[in-house]
Amino acid sequence: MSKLRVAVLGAKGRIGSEAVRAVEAAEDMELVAALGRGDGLEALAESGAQVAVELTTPASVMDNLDYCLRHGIHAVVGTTGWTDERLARLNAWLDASPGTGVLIAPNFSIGAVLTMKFAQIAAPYFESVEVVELHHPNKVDAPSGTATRTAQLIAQARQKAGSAPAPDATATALDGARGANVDGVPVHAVRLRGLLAHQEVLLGAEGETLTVRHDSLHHSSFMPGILLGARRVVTTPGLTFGLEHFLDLN
Ligand SMILES: NC(=O)c1ccc[n+]([C@@H]2O[C@H](COP(=O)([O-])OP(=O)(O)OC[C@H]3O[C@@H](n4cnc5c(N)ncnc54)[C@H](O)[C@@H]3O)[C@@H](O)[C@H]2O)c1
Ligand SMILES: O=C(O)C1=N[C@H](C(=O)O)CCC1
Repeated sequence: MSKLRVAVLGAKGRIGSEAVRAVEAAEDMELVAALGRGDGLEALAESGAQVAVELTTPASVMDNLDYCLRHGIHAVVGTTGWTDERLARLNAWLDASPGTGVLIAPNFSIGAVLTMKFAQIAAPYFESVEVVELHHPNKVDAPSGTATRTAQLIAQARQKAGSAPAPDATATALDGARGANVDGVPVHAVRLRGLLAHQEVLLGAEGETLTVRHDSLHHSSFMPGILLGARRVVTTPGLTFGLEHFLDLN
C-alpha cells in the first residue's frame, strides 16, 4: 500500500517539530516536506504532498491554506486565530477546490476534545460556568483557540436548553478582571513559565461545583490527533471544524 505523503508547515516550531517526528515515525506516512518561515511554498506541490499539516502562526495560516487549496492539497490545521471572517474566506476557497478537505482542530489532544464534550453536556445543568485556560508564556494569542471553542460550545448548549444567563452581581471591575466574554461565557487566560496547555471548566449550582480539567504535559499529547486528522482528511472533502467529528463523538 502506498504511503500518505505529508508535509509539515511550521516544522521548526514547538508543535511542528514534534509533528515532523511523529509523521516520520508513522509507518503509513512519508514526510515529503518540512517547511519553516521563509521557505517557498512551491516545495509543497513539487514534493507531491497530499496533506499539509499547518502549525505556524495566525499571521501565516491564511496564505498557506490559500496555496494548499489552489493546488488541491488537503490540510490539517492546528494554528489558532479563527474568526467568522476567516472561516468564510476559507469556505470560499474550498468551494473553488471541490474534493479537497481541511480539518481545523482547536485542540488535537483526546483529553481536551473530551473536556469540551463533557463541558457541553454539563453546561445546561449548572447556573454558572466559566473557563480558565493556562498556557506557557510564549503563546502569542489569548484566549486559546481551545478555550474560545469550549466557550462557544457551552453557549450553544445553554442556548439550546433555554438556560438563563449566569448570575453575576459585579457592578464595578478593573478592565479584564472578569475575563473575556465569549458568547456570554467568561474566559480567563493565565500565562505561566513551566506550563504547556491546560484548561479548567468551572461549573456551579446551589451547594455544588463541578470542575472539568485537562492538562497537556507534553506536545506528544497532540500527535495521535494530528495523525488521525491526516488519515481522515483525505477522504473528507470540505471543512471539518473539530477533531470530535473524526472521533465519532457527535
Ligand atoms: N490545535 C492544537 O492542538 C495545537 C497544539 C499546540 C499548538 N497549537 C497552535 O499551533 C500554532 C503554533 O504553536 P507553537 O507553540 O508551535 O508556535 P511556535 O512559535 O513554536 O511555532 C510556529 C512556527 O511556525 C513558523 N512559521 C511562521 N510562519 C511560517 C510560514 N509562513 N511557513 C512556515 N513556517 C512558519 C515559525 O517560524 C515557528 O517556527 C499556534 O497557533 C498554537 O496555538 C495548536
Ligand atoms: O501551545 C499552544 O499555543 C496551544 N495552542 C492551542 C490553543 O490555543 O488552544 C492548543 C493548546 C496548545
